[in-house]
Amino acid sequence: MQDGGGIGVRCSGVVHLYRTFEGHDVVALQGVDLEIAPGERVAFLGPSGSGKSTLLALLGGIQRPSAGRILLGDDDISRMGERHLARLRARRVATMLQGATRNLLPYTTARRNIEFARVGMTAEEADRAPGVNDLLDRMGLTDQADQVVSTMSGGQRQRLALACAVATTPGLLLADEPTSQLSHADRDAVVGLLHDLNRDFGTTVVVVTHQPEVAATFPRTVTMKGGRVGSEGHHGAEYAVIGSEGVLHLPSHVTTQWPAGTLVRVEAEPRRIVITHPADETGIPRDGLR
Ligand SMILES: Nc1ncnc2c1ncn2[C@@H]1O[C@H](COP(=O)(O)OP(=O)(O)OP(=O)(O)O)[C@@H](O)[C@H]1O
Repeated sequence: MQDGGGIGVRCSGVVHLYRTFEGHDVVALQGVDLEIAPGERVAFLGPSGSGKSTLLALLGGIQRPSAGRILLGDDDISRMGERHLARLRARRVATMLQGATRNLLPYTTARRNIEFARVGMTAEEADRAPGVNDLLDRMGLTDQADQVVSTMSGGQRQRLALACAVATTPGLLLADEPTSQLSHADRDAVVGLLHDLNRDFGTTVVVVTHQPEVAATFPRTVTMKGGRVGSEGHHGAEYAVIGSEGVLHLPSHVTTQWPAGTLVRVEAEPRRIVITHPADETGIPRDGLR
């Protein structure tokens, strides 16, 4: 993988199972196919339990998929050795987990946390990256620079966690709910920094969010549904995604009108697929085949 610039992501047939204490398997992801171009900004949406956090953790190399492949650039992280993966996580891929404190050293200062995040950088990388004071300033934490993390507020910790994640100017930044439980001002500061990082360093940015106003600032949204990619939005327009075996998840406003089991006619034309309800043409009643 080349240093500098954004890292692209390619997932094919990604499946992930969790084994519970009782010995049952929970299927968190059941065949995710997804491509994210280098430098793209994407928000993952979807109901609770749909697999967003699991997918993010797999992209960050924090967990390994049970099956399928995940490529970051040209590197297959689903098969990568632990040492190589650890190096990637330290230098090129930053993951901000849900709950800011999990990303921070609580018994030392804000400044020390950012310095610690920069430890693995070469002198050349450190020159290119924003400095500690610059990061503190951008996150509105200059006055808290020498404050111990455990005494900081939730919003301050969240902003510091992001400053640490971006300190190495990663090629891929993955952030799970980076703006949850923040004031509007803190939320806007965090979202602004994510977009600035992309603009200034070409970083690919992927966030999980439940907040529509945060998702609206991202050019692309990917909505997870039952462990798969359900639908996508590009610049505000909604698209359905054809999954493996030709499965097509339709937007909820369509399924309200045409529920599961509805017979529809599908005609493939050169640049579009036309789906029509055949009731009027054939005389088949709308609910006759369910
Ligand atoms: N450690 C775990 N052990 C067992 N099951 C798990 C574990 N982590 C997640 N799951 C299950 O996997 C599925 C996907 O969970 P995941 O956290 O990825 O969803 P999510 O869309 O991020 O949800 P939320 O929006 O609530 O954070 C859920 O059914 C969840 O209960």
